[in-house]
Amino acid sequence: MKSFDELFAELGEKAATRPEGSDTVARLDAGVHAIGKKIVEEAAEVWMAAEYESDEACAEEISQLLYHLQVLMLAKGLSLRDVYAHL
Ligand SMILES: N=c1c2ncn([C@@H]3O[C@H](COP(=O)(O)OP(=O)(O)OP(=O)(O)O)[C@@H](O)[C@H]3O)c2ncn1[C@@H]1O[C@H](COP(=O)(O)O)[C@@H](O)[C@H]1O
Repeated sequence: MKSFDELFAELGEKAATRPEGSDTVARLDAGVHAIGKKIVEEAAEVWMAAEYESDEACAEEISQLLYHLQVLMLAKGLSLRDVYAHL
């Protein structure tokens, strides 16, 4: 298990070191447009899971949405601080 901040640190490291086989690197290379589409897709999956699936399935979809949001943050050069400033 990892926290939101720990995942963001891990993804930042992947973006910097670009290890082979990293899904994150491939998504970053695909660009903001592709990442944005994935976020919309994952958001819809969260919604559907919340209405029609188990709490566990919903939690998993939420985790995937958070992951893709973090990928977008990295693609845009946004830090956790940039986002937390608005919470
Ligand atoms: N937490 C995640 C994570 N959540 C979601 N995803 C990606 O999002 C996908 C989920 O979307 P879908 O359910 O739509 O699956 P899909 O249809 O196969 O998605 P596509 O590949 O077609 O876009 C997963 O298959 C992963 O590709 C994640 N990919 C990676 N991580 C974590 O990120 C870290 C770095 O991963 P790598 O960059 O792959 O090393 C590791 O700790 C991973 O556990």
